[in-house]
Amino acid sequence: MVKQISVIGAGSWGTSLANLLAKKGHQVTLWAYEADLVARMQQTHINDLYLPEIKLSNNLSFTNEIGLAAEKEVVLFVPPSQAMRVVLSSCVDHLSSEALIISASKGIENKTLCPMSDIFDELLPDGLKNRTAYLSGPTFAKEVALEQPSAVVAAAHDQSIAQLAQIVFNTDYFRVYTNDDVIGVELGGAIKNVIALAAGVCDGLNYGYNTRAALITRGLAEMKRLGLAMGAKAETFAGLAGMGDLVLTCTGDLSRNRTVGVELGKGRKLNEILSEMTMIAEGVKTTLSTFELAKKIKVEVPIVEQMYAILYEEKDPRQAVVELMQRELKSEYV
Ligand SMILES: NC(=O)C1=CN([C@@H]2O[C@H](COP(=O)(O)OP(=O)(O)OC[C@H]3O[C@@H](n4cnc5c(N)ncnc54)[C@H](O)[C@@H]3O)[C@@H](O)[C@H]2O)C=CC1
Ligand SMILES: O=C(CO)COP(=O)(O)O
Repeated sequence: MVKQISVIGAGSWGTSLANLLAKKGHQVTLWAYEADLVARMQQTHINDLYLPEIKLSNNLSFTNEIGLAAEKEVVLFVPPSQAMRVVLSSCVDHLSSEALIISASKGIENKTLCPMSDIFDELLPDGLKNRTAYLSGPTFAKEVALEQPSAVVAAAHDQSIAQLAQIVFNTDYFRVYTNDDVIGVELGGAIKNVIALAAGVCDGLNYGYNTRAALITRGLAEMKRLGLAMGAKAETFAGLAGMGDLVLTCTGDLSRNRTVGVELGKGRKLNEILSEMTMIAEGVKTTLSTFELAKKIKVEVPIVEQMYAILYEEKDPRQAVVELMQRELKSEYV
């Protein structure tokens, strides 16, 4: 089943997924925000900004005309989450009423506290609202591009849509499970980036494996607590988009979020760290959204709160750890 597919967003993940789909035999067009990058990719078949190590499939074409790109059977959106609203808005009038619409971005919008699924619900015409799926899980773009065995979930309210996404993306090295918990999958993918920043902070402070394991486990408890309050299923947080992605991002050296945390833990300033990065660390802005969201719905998220204070109030990371350790004693399950 060959599909005409567009991938909107040529960062490392969009490029890696576009390459996977093209190698699978689909007809794939990759839209990049940067016009000069499109010109270079057309010549070299290398994304020198975001995935430089990988020679891309000859089956892949490139554009920076977003309207044309949106007119395909399958449209996969992978911009940074804070840009999703603008990017999707410029595509809406061009989408086919039969299209399969997928998001692979991980984040919560700052100004509205919306996960990506709420933005899609708000902006898509009625006929397309139920044709959306959300792809998430433990996947570093580079490892997928190198065909290392990986597993993800495709979440949708309508399971026939999740199954369609499963068929479109699944390969012998990229295993796709269906899932019906859209909000759980989205919150897992977004909030694990906040916890990965915190895990990096602990590593930057030279704390060891005990600290990391405690942070991951209590971070998962916060993700689940917030998720349950938002209507997610508990088991999603034990799955690929929950614990799976959390473990990957909190332990993997390829994580941009964890790397930012390490530098903060070493005492460097956020602005200085971000100014040296070409790529995005979604957790920085998702920390702000998660902090506000938790406050709004009155859910306790102590690690997120300390991460917020480190990022936005210049709190000393060592003091943040002290305060987490000295919180009121309680049962593990509360
Ligand atoms: N890189 C990875 O391993 C994975 C990334 N993701 C998610 O995919 C999404 C995209 O991240 P990456 O591909 O890693 O990006 P990246 O960090 O590799 O590249 C940055 C991207 O942002 C785009 N960009 C910058 N300003 C923009 C604007 N104003 N409007 C539209 N696009 C703009 C750039 O063109 C580029 O595509 C994020 O939500 C990320 O969390 C999810 C799974 C894996
Ligand atoms: O989402 C990811 C892996 O699943 C990528 O993590 P980073 O954005 O921290 O690199």
